[in-house]
Amino acid sequence: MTAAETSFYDQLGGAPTIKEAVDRFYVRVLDDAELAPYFVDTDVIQLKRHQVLLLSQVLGGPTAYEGRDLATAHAGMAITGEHYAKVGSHLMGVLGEMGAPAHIAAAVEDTLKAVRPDIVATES
Ligand code: HEM
Repeated sequence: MTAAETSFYDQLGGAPTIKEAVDRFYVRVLDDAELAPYFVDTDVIQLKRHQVLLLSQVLGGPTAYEGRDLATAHAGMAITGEHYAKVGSHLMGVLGEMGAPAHIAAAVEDTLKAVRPDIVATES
C-alpha cells in the first residue's frame, strides 16, 4: 500500500486512536442534552457500535459495514438538521482535540455533507 492509499483511519494511528476518538465522541454526544434523547433506547454497546461505525464510515476504516443503509437505519428518528450539525461538530471537535491534520478534517466534513440527506429528516 502506498502512502497515498493509506486510509485516514491508518494515518490517524489506527485502532488505538480510533478507540480513543470513539470514547470521547460518545461522552460528548451523551452529555449533550439535545442529542441524548435520540439514544434513550440504545444500550451502551449499541451506542459504542454506532460511534465506531460512524467514524469508520467517515475515515475509511477497516470495519466492513454490511448493515442497513444509512437512510433505513435512521428512518423514523426525525433527526433535525440542527442536531445533525451538532453531532458533526462533536465529531470535528474530537478530531481537532486529537490533532487530526487539516486534510483529514476537510475530507470528513465533505463526507458529513454527502451523507446528510440520508440521515436528516427535517430541517428544523
Ligand atoms: C455521519 C453521520 C452518521 C452515520 C455514518 C451513522 C451511522 C449509523 C449506522 C451505520 C447505524 C446502524 C447501526 C446498526 O444497525 O447497528 C445507525 C443507527 C443509528 N443512528 Fe446513526 N449515523 C450518523 C448520524 C446520526 C445522528 C446525527 C443521529 C442522532 C442525532 C444518529 C442516531 C442513530 C440511532 C439512534 C441509531 C439506532 C441505534 C440503535 O439503537 O441500534 N445517527 N447510524
